[in-house]
Order: sequence, then structure tokens, then C-alpha cells
Amino acid sequence: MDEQRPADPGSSSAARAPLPSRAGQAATAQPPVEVQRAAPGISVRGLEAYYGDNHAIKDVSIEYAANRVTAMIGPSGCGKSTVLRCLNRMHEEIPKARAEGKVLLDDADIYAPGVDVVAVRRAIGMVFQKPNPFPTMSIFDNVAAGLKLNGVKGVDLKERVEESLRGAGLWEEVKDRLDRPGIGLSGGQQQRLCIARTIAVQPAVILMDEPCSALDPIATLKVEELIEDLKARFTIIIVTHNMQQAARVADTTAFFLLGELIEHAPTEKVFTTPSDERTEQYVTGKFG
Ligand SMILES: Nc1ncnc2c1ncn2[C@@H]1O[C@H](COP(=O)(O)OP(=O)(O)OP(=O)(O)O)[C@@H](O)[C@H]1O
Repeated sequence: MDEQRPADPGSSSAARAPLPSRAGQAATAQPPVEVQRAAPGISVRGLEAYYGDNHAIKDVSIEYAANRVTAMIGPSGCGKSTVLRCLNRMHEEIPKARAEGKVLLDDADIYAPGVDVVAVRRAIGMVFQKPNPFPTMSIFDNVAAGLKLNGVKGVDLKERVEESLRGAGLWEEVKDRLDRPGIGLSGGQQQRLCIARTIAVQPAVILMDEPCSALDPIATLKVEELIEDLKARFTIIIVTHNMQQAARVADTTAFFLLGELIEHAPTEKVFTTPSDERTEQYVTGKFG
């Protein structure tokens, strides 16, 4: 990592505050978020990740600020998805894959011995590239399944499903056909259904791995608007290949190259006056 780069935005106490100050973010024009529910940030220290002998992630330290959207960008194979999967311990599900280092969620290391991995994934939910509703289930059951799979008990299912579909901006479109199959929805609606399934569990953080790459421009816009709304209640970390998308949705952007974090700064700075030459070459399309 470049020692000369500016301090990570959202670092230390800023990541914990309900309304994190945006130190060094004067260049960003975005208004402050009206936080409806304070979510913790994630602090990564010295993360190393391997696939067998392949040392894919090298000494990554980064602060993902609370109630903010952080985008991770970089050329194919630079390690964005691997870092993302390390943030909720999905990486270790891949045979021969392992990770070292600390990932702190509100000061608790999710890699500490004895940590309940199911609880980690409940707190840090994930939305995937391709919408993946359960094919045999209704719209209602798809959302309720998120709760059942995560062992959430004692909630009013109907209430939580409605609240989650509203939160995902889908309620008005599906309220009269909750018993119809989830896969009968359009691609964009399916992705919002998957987001509803994720938020039904009330995680603190939502990880998104290229959530719009299978969607058309209109569906993409809806999901991007949704991401903007969701940060009032969740901390959002998104991997995207699309630099315009990062510029539209992210408060801060992290640029990765060959498994290393090169630069993490307010999005506008990354795209206009990056500190590292490699970032500049990437964002101006000179490689990648
Ligand atoms: N399941 C896997 N098994 C072995 N190696 C993997 C696996 N997934 C990723 N890798 C390797 O880890 C490195 C980082 O890959 P990763 O998928 O995290 O990059 P990425 O930036 O998300 O790429 P892309 O933008 O193409 O999705 C690459 O060298 C890749 O080949």
C-alpha cells in the first residue's frame, strides 16, 4: 500500500459514530446521510488471503465507514471479490482457501477463535452478482427464507416480510402477488427480492458483489437508488467493475491492484485527483 496516500476515510472513531465525520472529504458534494439506524463499520487490519499456494490478498488494511457506501474497484483478478468474501468469512468455504489478519465489526474480530460463523453471516449479509431467488419458492417465502436460514425466531413473519420488501423498494410491485414464484419477477425485481431477503435478517452490513452486472440500465438505476436509501440503515460495501456506478453510489472508493490496496479515498478524489499514479492510470482507462 502506498504510504503517501491520505488517511483512510472513516478511520478510527469516525467509523463508529452514528454520523461519521467525513475527515478529508471536503471534495465530496454528497449531503450528510440521515441515519435511521446506526450500523457499525468494519475495520480490516493486515488481511492476507490464500487459495492454496496462491497468495491472492496481501496485507490489506482498510476502514469501511459506518452508514456509508464503499466501492471496491480494480482490474479483473485484483482481489476485490476475495476481500469481500473475507468480510463475512465466506472465503474459507472455498476448498484450500484461508485468510489471516483481523476483521473487526464494532471492535469484535470475526476471525477470533470460537466466533459463531452463522452469527457473523447474519450480521454481515451478502448480495450476489446474479439474482438467486429460491426457484421453487413464492415471493413471500423467498424473503421469509432469509429468516429461517439464519435461525431468526420470534418475529412476526408477515410484518418482517412486508417491511423488508418495502425496504428493498419492491413492496408496491409485488404486494398483490406474494404467493407467486419469485423467479416470475424481472431480473431487477429478482435482485431487489434478494436484497429484501438479505435485509429481512436485519444485518449491520451488506456486502454486494457486482449486484447490477446482470441487470439492464433501468433496473440498475433502481438498485443504485436503493443502495443510496439503504445506507441510512446499513453499512454497504460494493464490488463493481463499473466506474460510473462507483462514482454514482459510493462515498469512498478503494482501488485494488494485484491483491494490494493501492488507494482508498473519497470517491470524487479517487476519480479526479488520485494520490497514486496507478489509480490515475486505471480510472482514466489506461489499463484494466
Ligand atoms: N475459487 C478460486 N480458486 C482459486 N483461485 C481463485 C479463486 N477465486 C479467485 N481466485 C484467484 O484469486 C485472485 C483474486 O481473484 P478475485 O476473484 O478476488 O478478483 P476480482 O478482482 O474480484 O476479479 P473479477 O473482477 O474478475 O471478479 C485471482 O488471482 C484469482 O485467480
